[in-house]
Amino acid sequence: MASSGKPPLDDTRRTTGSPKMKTRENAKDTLCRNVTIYGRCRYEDKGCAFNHDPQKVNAAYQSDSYKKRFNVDSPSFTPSLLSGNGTSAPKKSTTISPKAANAAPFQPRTSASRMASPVPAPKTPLTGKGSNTSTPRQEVGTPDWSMAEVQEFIPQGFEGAHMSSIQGNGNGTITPTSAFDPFVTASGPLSAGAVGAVPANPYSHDTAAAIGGATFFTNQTGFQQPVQYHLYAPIGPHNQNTLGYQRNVHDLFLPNDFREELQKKAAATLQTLPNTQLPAQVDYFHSLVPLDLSHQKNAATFGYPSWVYKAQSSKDGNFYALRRLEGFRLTNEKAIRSVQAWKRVCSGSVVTVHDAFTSRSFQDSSLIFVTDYHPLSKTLAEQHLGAGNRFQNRHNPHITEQVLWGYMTQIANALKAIHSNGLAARVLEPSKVLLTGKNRIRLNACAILDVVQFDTQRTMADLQRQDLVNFGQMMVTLGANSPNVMHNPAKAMEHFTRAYSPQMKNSVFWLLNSLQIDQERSIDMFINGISSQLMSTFDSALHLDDQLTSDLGRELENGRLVRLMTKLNLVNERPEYEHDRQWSESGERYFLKIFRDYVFHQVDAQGDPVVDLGHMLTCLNKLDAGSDEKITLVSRDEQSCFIVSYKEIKKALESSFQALMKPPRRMH
Ligand SMILES: Nc1ncnc2c1ncn2[C@@H]1O[C@H](COP(=O)(O)OP(=O)(O)OP(=O)(O)O)[C@@H](O)[C@H]1O
Repeated sequence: MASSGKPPLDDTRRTTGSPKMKTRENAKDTLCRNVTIYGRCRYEDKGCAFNHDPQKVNAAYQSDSYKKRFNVDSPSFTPSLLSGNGTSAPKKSTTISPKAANAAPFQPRTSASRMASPVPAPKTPLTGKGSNTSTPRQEVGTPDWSMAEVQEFIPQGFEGAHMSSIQGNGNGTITPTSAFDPFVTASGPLSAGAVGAVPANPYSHDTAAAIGGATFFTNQTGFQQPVQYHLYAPIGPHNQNTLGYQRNVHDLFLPNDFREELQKKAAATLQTLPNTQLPAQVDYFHSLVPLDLSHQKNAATFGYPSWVYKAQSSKDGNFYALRRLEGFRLTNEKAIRSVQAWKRVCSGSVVTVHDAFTSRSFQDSSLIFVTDYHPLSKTLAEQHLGAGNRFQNRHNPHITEQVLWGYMTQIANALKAIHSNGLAARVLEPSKVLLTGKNRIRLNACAILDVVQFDTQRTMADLQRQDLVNFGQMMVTLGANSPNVMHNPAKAMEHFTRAYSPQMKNSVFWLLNSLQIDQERSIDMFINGISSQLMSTFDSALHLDDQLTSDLGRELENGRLVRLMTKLNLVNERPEYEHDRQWSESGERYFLKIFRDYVFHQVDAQGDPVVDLGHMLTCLNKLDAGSDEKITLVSRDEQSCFIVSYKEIKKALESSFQALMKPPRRMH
């Protein structure tokens, strides 16, 4: 009962002691404490001995001491709708507006500056009713309680020039009122549309545009979160067979077949041939390696036997392909100058020509053409017609329509580049088209006939039309899988018509008829005619581009991990410092050493090595990021145990590396 918190109805109990101690007769003199304002006691029926006289109780409730108090039974307070003078008072909002709930935390202005402000207080309360403002009510005038909604709160310091002006400190200067926040740049005027110092998104491709150019450039000194270089985000195309959280090692490295291809190409590029009969030097080239697969002299294409070598330039150290035309004698200097025009041809479908010169290095008079070297490339004749193969008569696999369209569009691309440079390919045959990647071809041996048959009487327009015919014949040859098919054109076309779609057949027919005098034909017209196929080739190229970008993304951060591992290995175990005792038997370098074991020398319960690339990569990435995660490091003798964060290990690694960079005398 004592804890009921009800007011004593009779002060006499203080002098008479606890009501429980009273006799029943005495109790009658004391008003019951359980009597509520309604004059009822809960215990009256159960024999409560105290006085329940309604009149006395009522009188007690009317007393001043009671009026000042409330108890739990007091009816809830309902403000009167009538003001003291009997007029209707504006209704107060008892709930918080959602706008107010979302408002930024309010920072009160110093009352001093408010007091000193010569500017009259704004009519509208800045913080809305009910807000926790330090401004005395009287100062801002009578609040306009009739406002239905709370005014949207505008954080100080972001209100623009008008708001700044009302915060004069009395001596004419404007004082910043908001607390300093290192993440918010305060200097410089905000641009007109700025709603506040929105932190720049470091990942945005156009940070200036993201937050308003002027704002960004005036805030150059502001703090920006560094880009998290240690994070791997998978870039599509994605593996469909894994769930979102699943990763495998292949996600972090190049696909094996692609890696192998690149490595083989690198090895082929670096290949040398010791004890060769070839000249050690051909002009500014050395380290010649023959690329021909057969030793048979073949003068069919150029009128001279030709040989191809890989060689390294002593001018720039790069590798090139040298094509030698054996026994060629240059009679007209202008002929070799025609190669200059070929240097301007820049196309992904043409093997770039760099130079041409005559040479006597092979103990004869040779003409040498210098072109790009494409390691491990094959000619289309080798790939599809069995050229250079001991079993030339084996059955060559049929070239699918899709692949043939791919070849066609690439050669059209090459001819477009060549013809628009005022040149003609002149050599268009499967043995002079290089396959440098999967379905990726380039026209080879261009420029040669321009030198060798410099005196030709044919016009360039005629030569270009001849290119179209040669192009058509090459397609038929490839489609028939037979090098000599054009010896019987009718049979060849019959086969072609059976094997490929009408659109393909019509395109090839169109090319083959390019020399008809009554019809004007050009490579541009041909390209218009096959535009739908160009689109599908273009789309394939875009897909490949996406794939390569994705592959590149996987390799992107590997270099960073190599640098980190290099540092770790540089720091760990330096025998020159008293067999490492002076270097890392104590201090932070000691736990670096144990960390090395933690990452690379884990053993399982049986004491067998744990070879878990995922664990190693995770540890190294966390180390590089300086994560706050803690790990337990136990020394090999199990006598020492450290609980350290990656952050601390990173710091130790950095300072140890710096120590190593110092001259040993200054080492401690
Ligand atoms: N620029 C080059 N880069 C890399 N390899 C090349 C290059 N040019 C040619 N080759 C390779 O050299 C070899 C010989 O090429 P070539 O053009 O002489 O073909 P071929 O089949 O020997 O024709 P031909 O019988 O007319 O000599 C081919 O295997 C070809 O892949």
